[in-house]
Amino acid sequence: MKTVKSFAKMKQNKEKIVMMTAYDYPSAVLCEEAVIDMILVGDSLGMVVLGYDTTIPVTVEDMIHHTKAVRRGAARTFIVTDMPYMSYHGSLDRTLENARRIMQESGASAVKLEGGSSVADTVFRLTKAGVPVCGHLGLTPQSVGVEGGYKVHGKLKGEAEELLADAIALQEAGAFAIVLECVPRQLAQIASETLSIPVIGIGAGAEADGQVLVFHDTVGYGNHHVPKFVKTYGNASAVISEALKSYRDEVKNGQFPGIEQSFTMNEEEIPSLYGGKQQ
Ligand SMILES: Nc1nc(=O)c2c([nH]1)NC[C@@H]1CN(c3ccc(C(=O)N[C@@H](CCC(=O)O)C(=O)O)cc3)CN21
Ligand SMILES: CC(C)C(=O)C(=O)O
Ligand SMILES: [Mg+2]
Repeated sequence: MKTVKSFAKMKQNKEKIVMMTAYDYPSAVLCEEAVIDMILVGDSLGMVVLGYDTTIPVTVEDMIHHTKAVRRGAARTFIVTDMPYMSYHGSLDRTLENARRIMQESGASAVKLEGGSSVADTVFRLTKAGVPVCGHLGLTPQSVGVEGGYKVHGKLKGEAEELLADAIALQEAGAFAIVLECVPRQLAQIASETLSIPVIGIGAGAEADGQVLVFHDTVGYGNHHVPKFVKTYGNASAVISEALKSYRDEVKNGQFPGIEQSFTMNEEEIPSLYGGKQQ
């Protein structure tokens, strides 16, 4: 199993880190088979699996439920689980308890939380308690209500400098990696060169130390809006849709089930037709 040390070494050796989200048993099995370096059980599951408009409604319970399934499917892969909306902003006790549950009950290897300097102290306390923490800067979807939408972050010098300061604060607080979402590629390059910990980009260009994408976006599954930074490598929806239509047609026209999908008993065991008294 890879560890936080493996990811630090990969950065040193300039080997790209491949992260992919997964939310259930079969997707986790496929990720492990594909030798994905690190699985993210993202709170994006609220959008792509549960059908919410944002990640705001996702709960700690949801994250644990899905991480358990992912862990069963990927026993040997490093799993990062998102701490959901407001689960790390109350008292330190409550934050630690939520992280404890995610680690102990679901088998996550680490947690991820959104924000910079404002959560640096939280990152420090979690790390000191023995919880590996991944940061998340740039577009932070849990702040969609405050921001008023999803947009590219750090396009102006002031914003870019603030983001770099936040990244350094997270690194100093003990984060083992940082996800950088929806920022200009030049800023991601500077962040990757400045930080000693890996920077994993999503919509952040090719210079980051690694990449992460949402499973459903990557394989083409679902009818949700796909952000501009996504490259879709398959058409899972079309494959599934074809299968469902064929199934429907074959039931309607009697082709399914065939003799191969049926069980047969010996002639002499077949009862005479029901209807009258059978004695
Ligand atoms: N399916 C899915 N993929 C994701 O990458 C993803 C989620 N869901 N949910 C959680 C967050 C939210 N993310 C998002 C959502 C929307 C945009 C978006 O609409 N971006 C605009 C660009 C905006 C601009 O140009 O300023 C786009 O057109 O892609 C970006 C990231 C990324 N994450
Ligand atoms: C988009 C990634 C980085 C994420 O946080 C998620 O999938 O929830
Ligand atoms: Mg997330």
